[in-house]
Amino acid sequence: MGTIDPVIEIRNIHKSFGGFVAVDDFSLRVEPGEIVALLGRTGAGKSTVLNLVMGTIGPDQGSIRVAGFDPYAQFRELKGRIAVSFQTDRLLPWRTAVENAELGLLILGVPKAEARTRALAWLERVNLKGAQDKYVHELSGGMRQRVSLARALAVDPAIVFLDESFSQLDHATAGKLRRDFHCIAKEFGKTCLFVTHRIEDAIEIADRAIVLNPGARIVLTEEITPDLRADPALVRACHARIAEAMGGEGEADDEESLAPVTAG
Ligand SMILES: Nc1ncnc2c1ncn2[C@@H]1O[C@H](COP(=O)(O)OP(=O)(O)OP(=O)(O)O)[C@@H](O)[C@H]1O
Repeated sequence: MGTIDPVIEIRNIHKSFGGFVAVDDFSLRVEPGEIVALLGRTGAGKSTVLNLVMGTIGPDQGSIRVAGFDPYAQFRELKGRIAVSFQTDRLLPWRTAVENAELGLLILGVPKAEARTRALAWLERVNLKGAQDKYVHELSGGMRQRVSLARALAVDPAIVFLDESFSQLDHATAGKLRRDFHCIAKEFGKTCLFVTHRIEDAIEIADRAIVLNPGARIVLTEEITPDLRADPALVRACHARIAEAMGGEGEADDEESLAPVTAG
């Protein structure tokens, strides 16, 4: 301990749009294999922080290191090291499930036969065995998001960013996918940073949940341990603390979503 560099290190970043301060002195370290959730009400600055860490925009002040690189200035160095999963699946409708899942590998120059083998293995890992030849319109929303995850994970990224990846799914589908994602991320030691407005996403997936107020100011940090996750009373208390820090947003809208997580 102490000798391992964090995978993501953000130091005192600021970002304004015109005169509007979206991120005001935000710092965060994410350790190898750690899963961190960023929560906050609409406009808190979650997506801006994620865009800064992904290198799609640069900070006005401060520094960001992702796997040792500046994600904005050294964007190309992160190719293949990071993967992103979005709110919508962003699959190509004219390709089958496996043709979508292998896309990232083909872009990285992996030979076709190897890409196919790896994509099929990942489809199986995300519980889509047998669906490999289906086109996007033949898949349910949950299945599409699984193909999207298989595509992201197939390139074997060290770091996975998720931007509201479970938000468009119904509670039962989202819950199953969250639990599967948590197990896969832990099994393969992925370092994850994700943005969500759903408290259940954070409690079921993350090791650490961070609540942001406008300006991306950190108002609450919750450590989420397997013991907490398995205890309904602790889950409810944690949920209540996060909801309060979010000013009442992000409340669960059914009992099922607060069920303890036993998988993994
Ligand atoms: N490109 C931009 N130009 C101007 N203002 C922006 C831009 N991007 C973000 N903002 C502003 O910065 C603030 C933070 O936005 P951001 O999208 O990061 O919040 P968020 O927490 O992700 O919100 P949401 O949950 O609604 O996605 C908002 O007030 C937003 O209007």
